[in-house]
Amino acid sequence: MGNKMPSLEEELFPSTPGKFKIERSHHMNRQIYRCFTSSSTVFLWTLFIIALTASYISFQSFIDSGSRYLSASWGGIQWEKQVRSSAQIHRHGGMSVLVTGAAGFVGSHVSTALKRRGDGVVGLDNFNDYYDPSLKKARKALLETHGVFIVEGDVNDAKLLAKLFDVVAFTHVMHLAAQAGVRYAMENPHSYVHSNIAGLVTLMEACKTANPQPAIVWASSSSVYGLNDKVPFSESDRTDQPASLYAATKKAGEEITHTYNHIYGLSITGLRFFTVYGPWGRPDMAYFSFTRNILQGKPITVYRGKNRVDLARDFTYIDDIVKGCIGSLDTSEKSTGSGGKKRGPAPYRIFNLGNTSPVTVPTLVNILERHLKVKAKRNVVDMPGNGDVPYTHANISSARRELGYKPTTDLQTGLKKFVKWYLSYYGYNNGKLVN
Ligand SMILES: O=C(O)[C@H]1O[C@H](OP(=O)(O)OP(=O)(O)OC[C@H]2O[C@@H](n3ccc(=O)[nH]c3=O)[C@H](O)[C@@H]2O)[C@H](O)[C@@H](O)[C@@H]1O
Repeated sequence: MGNKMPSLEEELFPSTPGKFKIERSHHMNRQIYRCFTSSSTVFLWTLFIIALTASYISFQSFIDSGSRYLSASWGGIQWEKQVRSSAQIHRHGGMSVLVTGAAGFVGSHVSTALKRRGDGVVGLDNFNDYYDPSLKKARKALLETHGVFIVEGDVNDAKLLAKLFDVVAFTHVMHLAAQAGVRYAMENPHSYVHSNIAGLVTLMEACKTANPQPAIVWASSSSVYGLNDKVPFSESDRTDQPASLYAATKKAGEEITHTYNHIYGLSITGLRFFTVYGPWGRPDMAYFSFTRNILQGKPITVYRGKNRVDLARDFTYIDDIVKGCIGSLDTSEKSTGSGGKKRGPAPYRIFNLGNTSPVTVPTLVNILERHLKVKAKRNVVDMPGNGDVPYTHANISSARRELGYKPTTDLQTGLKKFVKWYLSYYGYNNGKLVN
């Protein structure tokens, strides 16, 4: 009877203090030991899993960056040095400009002009093969002699854009990278969406996140006027009837940039270029391909509008366009946002950059024949329904007032300069190819 079974409470908390002490500490030690051994196991396992995950992640990023460095042509200390040196400003109050499409026609001319007056310029170009990439490489080589470095990459590459803004605090972005050409949109519609829509959004995202945010000047197009028949075209005219997918993507670009201006305070200037031509031009354009065909004795196709009316364009010389671009950069006020947040209203501007004197396509051919001293073999056909508009004519009073834009080169003079360049670049002499 004397051996009373200890209650659970007694077992855990025996009444004899000494016993309690001994028993308790012994018991507690066992408990703590058990507890320790089990929690240390968990702890060690946790550590082990964390270490395993961390090494997996770092291995993955090593593989990622490794393959990026292997496949892409950007990144690394030397590359960053080239970018920084190209972005260096060499005049008081100068700007540092990221020029997209820098190996393109307008991009190469604008980059050279900016660099010449002491601004910092970094180019970006994907060197796609829409037209002969060797011409783009030649423009790149020329830019290098002026100290402009062109990064080979796409505006759709968000990582590259983030890196560029990380390396340089660009004050301005001159966005000229695009899928150009009106009629090619029927052949390859998705390339227009890729460059002119997706690429534009990727660039806007990078610009709105950049700190400081740059001011943006970008290339829209006279084609946004589409079926508008009120001439000359003014910026306030309707632009909701595009005649080609190209025009539609440029118009979409105007709306997209408006959104970024409204939400994030990005300073935006959109330039509606009117059929730009000149030395180092685009081989897909009529004046260029006509010259090539005329010199090679091949026929040219001259489109004609409804009721046998000649098509006409407000052809604009490259040097005038460059002045308009630089005037836009110089007058663009700062973006107001930072860290992706708008701090106040920022300017949103749109300007026509044309020549204000339309010339018909047959007259363009006459001028080329005179400069080349070769007769063209003309094949006149009715304009196919491929996105062309019959006539363009710019009202440039806004650009004149706000940018000081004043075109000075007529088609005759401008084509003379183009032909001179063409003959020297392609090595023609008296109509014969010499190399
Ligand atoms: O002003 C613009 O915004 C646009 O100007 C040009 O587009 P486009 O005016 O069609 O220039 P070209 O392709 O050089 O054509 C000029 C004229 O020649 C005509 N043409 C073109 C090609 C041809 O083989 N035959 C021909 O008669 C066209 O119908 C057009 O009337 C550019 O190609 C576009 O990228 C630019 O956005």
